[in-house]
Amino acid sequence: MSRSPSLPDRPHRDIDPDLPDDERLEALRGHYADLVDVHEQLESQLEEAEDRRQGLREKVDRVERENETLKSSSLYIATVEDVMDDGEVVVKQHGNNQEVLTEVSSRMADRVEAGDRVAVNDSFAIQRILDAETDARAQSMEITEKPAVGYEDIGGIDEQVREVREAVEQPLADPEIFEEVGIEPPSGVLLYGPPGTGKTMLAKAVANKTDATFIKMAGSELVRKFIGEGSRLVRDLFEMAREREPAIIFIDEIDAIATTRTESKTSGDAEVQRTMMQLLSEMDGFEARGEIRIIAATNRFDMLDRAILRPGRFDRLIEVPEPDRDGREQILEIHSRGMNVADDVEFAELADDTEGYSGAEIESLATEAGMFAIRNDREEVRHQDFLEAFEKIENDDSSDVVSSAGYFYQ
Ligand SMILES: Nc1ncnc2c1ncn2[C@@H]1O[C@H](COP(=O)(O)OP(=O)(O)OP(=O)(O)O)[C@@H](O)[C@H]1O
Repeated sequence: MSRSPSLPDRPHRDIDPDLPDDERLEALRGHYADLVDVHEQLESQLEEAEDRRQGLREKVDRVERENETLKSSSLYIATVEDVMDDGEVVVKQHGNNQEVLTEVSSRMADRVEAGDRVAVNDSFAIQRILDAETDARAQSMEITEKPAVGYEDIGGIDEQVREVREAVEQPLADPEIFEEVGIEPPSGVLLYGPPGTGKTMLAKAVANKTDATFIKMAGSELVRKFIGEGSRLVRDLFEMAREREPAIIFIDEIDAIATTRTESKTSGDAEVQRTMMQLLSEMDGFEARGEIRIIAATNRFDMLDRAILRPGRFDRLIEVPEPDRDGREQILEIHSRGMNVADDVEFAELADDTEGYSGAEIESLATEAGMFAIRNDREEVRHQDFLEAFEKIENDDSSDVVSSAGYFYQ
């Protein structure tokens, strides 16, 4: 950094007051000339300082812009395969599996290890080592130690609850019985049916009942959000379950990774295929009597690749249909349990009116009825509020209700 120039000395002259006038005038002129000289020096120093300030400002602006670009430019995800002695590493980019030999900055050199997941820039220089939080693994899974859903919160699908308890809960709670009888419990359970009918709730309720960790992964996210990461994330999913057993793995929208093979050979399809193959191989190498149970859900049963339904894979199929009249009444009661409901509310009548509604839609009906009570300045929810809520839902999105009622899942 350049140092500031030192200031010129302050001009000083002792002028004897007894000097004759002309000599005193001469001396004063000399002093004035010194002052003008110093003034000029100071002025040019000030000018230089201004120039330097301007130069620094421009530099700061440039660094700030570079910083912004660095922050906002996209980075690719790769895995460190090998760390050499000379400070070079081999990284393998996810997605295209391209292997590259790259250098590591001295700042990173002693922190990078083989197996680390890293973010690399366009020229493959390692920018960051990904920790658990930035890791796609953590982002793509929802992990709940004890989901707050019980069987008593699920209405209208008693038979499905019974089947799920038998296929998932019992092998976890009482594995010896399967050993004694000498049979293997079902490997995986597939819940299929229209959206919003309680499939996720069922999986959560089993986890709650068995004190198992609930680990959810959405098939659609695997292939859309974490492109190139699918098969690795599936491996991570099972590893995570093994670390936290007993555990329930819940794969929602499994159709996104297990669709019938198409003829097209785009790279996207190949990626989906790889993800599914990984899932199948994880399931094939799975200890059926272990402490991890797998539940998958889909509302596109028709699209599923039959390979996932083979014995040892998702070999127990449970259809979760839309609730019937009694089911709708039960679900209405469940979702009104915490509400201040007036005596005039006839759940049976509302159940008659809501044919084709899923559990999720019935839940919105109850919430909407509560909103009408609030709008009318009441703390109590009356039958009329439910009717108005019903009308609003029908008018707002009648198309949604119809489409979900007629959803193609068989
Ligand atoms: N049978 C039911 N009993 C009580 N509530 C239900 C039922 N089905 C759905 N609900 C309500 O709807 C919400 C959504 O349900 P859930 O997520 O279990 O549906 P899903 O079948 O998994 O849907 P999707 O296929 O869209 O994932 C639940 O949180 C719950 O409030």
